Amino acid sequence: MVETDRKIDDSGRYKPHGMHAWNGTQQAQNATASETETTPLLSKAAAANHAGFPDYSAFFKAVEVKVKIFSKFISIILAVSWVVWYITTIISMFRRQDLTMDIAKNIILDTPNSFKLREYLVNYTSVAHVAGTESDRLQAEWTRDKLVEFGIKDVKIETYWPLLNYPKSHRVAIVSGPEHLHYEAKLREDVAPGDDTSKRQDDVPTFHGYSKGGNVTAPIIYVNYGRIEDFRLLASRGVQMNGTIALVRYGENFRGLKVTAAEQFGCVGVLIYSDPIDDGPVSKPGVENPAKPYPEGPWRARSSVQRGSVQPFSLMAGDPLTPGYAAKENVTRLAINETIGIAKIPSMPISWEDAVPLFKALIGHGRVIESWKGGLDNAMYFYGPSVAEVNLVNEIENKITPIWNVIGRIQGHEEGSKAIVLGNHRDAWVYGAIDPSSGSAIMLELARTFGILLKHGWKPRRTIIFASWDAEEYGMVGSTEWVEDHKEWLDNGAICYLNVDMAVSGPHFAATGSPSMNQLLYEITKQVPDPKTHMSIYDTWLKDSGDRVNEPFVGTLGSGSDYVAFIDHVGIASVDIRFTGEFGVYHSNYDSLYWMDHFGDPTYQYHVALTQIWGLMAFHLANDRLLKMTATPYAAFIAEQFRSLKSLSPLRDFSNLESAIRNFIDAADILDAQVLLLKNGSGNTSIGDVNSRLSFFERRFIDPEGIQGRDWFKHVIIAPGLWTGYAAQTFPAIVEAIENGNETAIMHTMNRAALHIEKAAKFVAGRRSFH
Ligand SMILES: CC(=O)N[C@@H](CC(=O)O)C(=O)N[C@@H](CCC(=O)O)C(=O)O
Repeated sequence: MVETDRKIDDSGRYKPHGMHAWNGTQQAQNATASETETTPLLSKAAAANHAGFPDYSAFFKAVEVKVKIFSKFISIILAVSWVVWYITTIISMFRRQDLTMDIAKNIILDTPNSFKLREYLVNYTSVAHVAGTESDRLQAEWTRDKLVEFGIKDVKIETYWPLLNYPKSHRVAIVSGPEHLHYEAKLREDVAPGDDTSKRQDDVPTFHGYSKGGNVTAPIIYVNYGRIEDFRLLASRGVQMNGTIALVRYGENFRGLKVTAAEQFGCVGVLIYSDPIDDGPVSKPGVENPAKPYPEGPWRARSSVQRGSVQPFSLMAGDPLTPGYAAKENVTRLAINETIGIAKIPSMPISWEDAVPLFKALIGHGRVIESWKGGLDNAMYFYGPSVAEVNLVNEIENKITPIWNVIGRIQGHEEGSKAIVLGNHRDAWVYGAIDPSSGSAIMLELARTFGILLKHGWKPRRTIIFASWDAEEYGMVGSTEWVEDHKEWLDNGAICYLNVDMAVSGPHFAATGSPSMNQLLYEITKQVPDPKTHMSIYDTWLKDSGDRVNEPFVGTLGSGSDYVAFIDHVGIASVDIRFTGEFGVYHSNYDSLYWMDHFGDPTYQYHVALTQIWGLMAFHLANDRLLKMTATPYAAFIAEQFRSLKSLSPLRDFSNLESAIRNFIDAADILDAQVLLLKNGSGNTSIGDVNSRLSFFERRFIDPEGIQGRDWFKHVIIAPGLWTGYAAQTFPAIVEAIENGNETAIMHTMNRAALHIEKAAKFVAGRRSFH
């Protein structure tokens, strides 16, 4: 709690208000003394009168009164000056005050407030706010105004002009074959009793971001999750896929890659449905509660549809028409038919209710593959092709349109050119209570918390940037354009990027990130209590991570949120944190306040906990003289990933790469030992040098050549998997070269990786090497 009735002295200790009481008494005594000095003068006047001299008593009386008034006036002046001095001293003491760590941490732990967090969420979820729409712009302005209100002085809206698409009309219908199979899909989510916003069913019609517009009629085939291996399996069975519409289910990989795979196998359209076994009410082993569909439970209801982007996001990120540079208003752009950033065949997301008639039309055509069965009637899931034809209409409007990133900045005072960037996107597919407004609410509450620290005189050592990104849902557009725009100073100055997206969908803490941030994550989560278990977040997280680990599990960054440009394009150490849970309303109308109030976080205490964790991380990174980043976990990670790489091609000579990795491991050990010496007050390395080595070594993993065929991705250790998208691929360029069986490319990619790991090793060891 902030103690408002007490003040803090220069040493950081509290002092009661009355500490200057003695000075006040002294002033009062002085004032009384000056009054008594008038008495002898009066006595002289009286004596003169008795001796027959002219009566000067009136004169002396007048003098006496004047002197009294004058002395009163002086006393008042003195008293007022003393009060002014007292107040300004106290204020300047606050200003000069270096908040002690403990006080600052208590403020970060005590300030976040569940009512306020819900209040922000009410505002964000009150209206659909798809990127580039009027409501999105208004929410950008509201976010900016809140940051200013909370005391973040430097806040601006940075506008970019990417291509976005919006739905105009849609249709999915069985239009030929036996009459009884004919069906017109609903493509609309039912009103959920109790959930007010769900009444506005047509706010955002179902569609896919960056989908191809079109009108196609064709037989359908069922291709399981639509992974490349699913299509390959059907091809191996001789199924005719050319000219068909693929019916695939959500899950396992990024939806855009399902469309890319379908297109590669000759399909003319794709329907992606949510199977009830994947995020619907068909219970899976391991879930805590019997699965119930929304609004009785948290899982996907029969008419619920998952919108989302189908940009092939393992090939690029950001605006499809300005790859590699910022989409400013008047820049030169690619033509739509020149970009790899939008889908090449039309697609549409559908509910499982709308998928059932399509499966019925498949019954008896082709076979059923046991592992391809989902949670619908078991007699279904024939792969086809169907005799009946389906008409798929995806009429969209493509337009180059403004989007709005809100950027708030707290200037650092000692290393102001170094920055900690905190980001969360603001745009949502519909109301977006979880995705992303839980994160947006948390960002506001963190800004309020930091505002309070600033009012208490906090002067962070390094600069802190709050970023409310736009158009993440289309393809991390706002963050990518901003990184491309500010690449040079980010490259020189960004210490790290801390991302929050779907911040709260349940009680389980999860983190993905650069291994150099692991220790900080552990240290911080040990200080934050879990609202349910009352253990530390660290302890519950460790428990959730399984029996066979000594430390909680931190995943590897793949793709799907705004860290991508930071880590994959520039090599800025990044982290994504969240609380997850039973969640089946992703990208639907039902990702609403009602869902959050009833299932996600009814007490909003997990929102509080994430604000605390994010806040403490940012505070330490911005404030500590010696950064709490470590190189050895990164070395261990690379060594582990190298072992799996070798197992892909056991007979190959990896010695070049192996030697670079060994050097990196040795250098990391040296650096962490130097850090230890510094902490113990010994050693001859400077803190600045150590900080720079700890926070910038990941830049050395950036290969300007990039990965062949998707050269916007430049990190030699990680990238989004080419065919998974969400999940990371380690040593991506080498693995892809091995998969393609291209010997020259294998040698080349291994040499490039070795070169950059070697550079990183030298840098970590303190022997400078630049790009
Ligand atoms: C994996 C996942 O669910 N990602 C979320 C955001 C998150 O919190 O990670 C998501 O919805 N990401 C978008 C990104 C779209 C894009 O970049 O093209 C998605 O649709 O997956």
